[in-house]
Amino acid sequence: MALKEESCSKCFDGRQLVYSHDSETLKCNMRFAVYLPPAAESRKVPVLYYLSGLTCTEQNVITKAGAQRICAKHNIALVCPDTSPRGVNLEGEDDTWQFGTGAGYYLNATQEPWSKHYHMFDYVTKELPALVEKELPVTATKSIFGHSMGGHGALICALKCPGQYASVTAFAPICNPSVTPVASKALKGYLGDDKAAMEAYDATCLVGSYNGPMMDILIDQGTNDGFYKDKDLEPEAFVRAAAANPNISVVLRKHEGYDHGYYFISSFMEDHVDIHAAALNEDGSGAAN
Ligand SMILES: N[C@@H](CCC(=O)N[C@@H](CSC=O)C(=O)NCC(=O)O)C(=O)O
Repeated sequence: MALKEESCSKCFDGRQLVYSHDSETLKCNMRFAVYLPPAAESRKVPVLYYLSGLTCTEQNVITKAGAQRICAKHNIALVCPDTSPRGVNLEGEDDTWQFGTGAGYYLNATQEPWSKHYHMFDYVTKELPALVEKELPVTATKSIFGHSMGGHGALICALKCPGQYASVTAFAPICNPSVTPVASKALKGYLGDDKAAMEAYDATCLVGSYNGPMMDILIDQGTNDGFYKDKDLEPEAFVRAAAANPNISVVLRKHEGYDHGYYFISSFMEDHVDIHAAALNEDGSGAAN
């Protein structure tokens, strides 16, 4: 087996696992978490991918978000990758939490030295799903969501891979990273000072020209979120850009008083997983109840 089991804990009659593996795409050893619901003991179930935000590992969401109970209820698996290559020892990689380690932005870097390892887009859309589908009791039916940098990662994965995901939602996503303050610095570092290259990984720039299957996107945003107040997220820009595309519908919910953290995410996790379960179970392959 290409996967090494790092931990396994019984959880809501299913199993919360962490695996490590050698990634060909990233050229390093990576960890990811997977929650396997009770039904996965006897049949294949569909998969929901969760992409985390800046500074996270695979641990943040599995310990703080309360998603396992809801995935068990619907009998869907939850796969949670890490947020950047690990242990590759590039110069400057750990200088700031906004770039490098823990800040891979789910893109394929073109600039040296990042281009050798920082190919998180290919990792989360190709290598990891292929591995998970080969080694674990899951079907090829998948959906995706995430938070902040990872909420944006989910949006670009769905927009750039039409038809690959049954549904996409996001918590407080960084929506317009080619122009917003924190993210644009990172995108420049990975992609060079090249507007077109940055826009190719910017959900607000991509959403107008998406021409895949109809996508209904839920975005939840707290009004007391420091990143939102600092204009690092700009969900309204995404909503405006999406309005021109008949294949996209966006619901942006603003929640009074919620901040950017996992208390916010856990408060609305059930709404997101319910949406994904409905989309994933449409073909009956994961139907639990
Ligand atoms: N100032 C913090 C910033 C890190 C942070 O807030 N990270 C968020 C995601 S932000 C956008 O991608 C997060 O999810 N943190 C992990 C958590 O468990 O809350 C710092 O210096 O660390």
